[in-house]
Amino acid sequence: MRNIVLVGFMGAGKTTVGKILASKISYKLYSTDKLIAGKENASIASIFEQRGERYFRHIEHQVVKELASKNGGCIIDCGGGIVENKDNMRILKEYGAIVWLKCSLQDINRRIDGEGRPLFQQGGNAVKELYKRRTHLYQKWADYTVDAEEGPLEVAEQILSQVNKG
Ligand SMILES: Nc1ncnc2c1ncn2[C@@H]1O[C@H](COP(=O)(O)OP(=O)(O)OP(=O)(O)O)[C@@H](O)[C@H]1O
Ligand SMILES: O=C(O)C1=C[C@@H](O)[C@@H](O)[C@H](O)C1
Ligand SMILES: [Mg+2]
Repeated sequence: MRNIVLVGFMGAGKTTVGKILASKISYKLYSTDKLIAGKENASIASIFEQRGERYFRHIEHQVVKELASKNGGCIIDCGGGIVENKDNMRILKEYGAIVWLKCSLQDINRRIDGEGRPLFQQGGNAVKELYKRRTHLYQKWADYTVDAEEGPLEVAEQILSQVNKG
């Protein structure tokens, strides 16, 4: 009973689908963003604003290390930038199936406006560049890839069917 680790770009639906999965199967749900916010007693946006991205990544890595003790039976909803640190991915992959929720930037733009997501509010080509660079990383680490442009229920079904096939 490996963990199910959800990765993908901001707005791909990891948090939404994580909740659906948790209600479908008796796995415990952890969200790295929620754990970070709880640890710091602050919103993600204010951590970025007050302490900067470097500090945020440091806390994110602490949270991943703490999750290393969860060696099965959990759904882990990751922040979009979890792949920025390869040690995060090594830890998560040890006990988990990495599932990439793959979604076009066009769909993501339709879904979110960046509120509460500081890196999505950058101007110019920054988001496009980030998306391009991260796509390679998600692809590299994924054990399974699902089409996250379908509705959340369908995405959850795809994940269960792929993971159960092995
Ligand atoms: N499959 C889907 N189809 C349509 N809309 C969706 C889908 N999944 C999520 N959404 C909507 O897109 C928005 C972002 O979803 P969500 O917060 O789950 O993304 P996320 O991957 O967790 O993002 P982040 O990396 O920033 O935490 C929400 O408004 C949600 O309702
Ligand atoms: O893609 C990212 O780097 C981020 C995604 C969010 O889930 C949060 O973890 C934060 O806004 C950073
Ligand atoms: Mg999320």
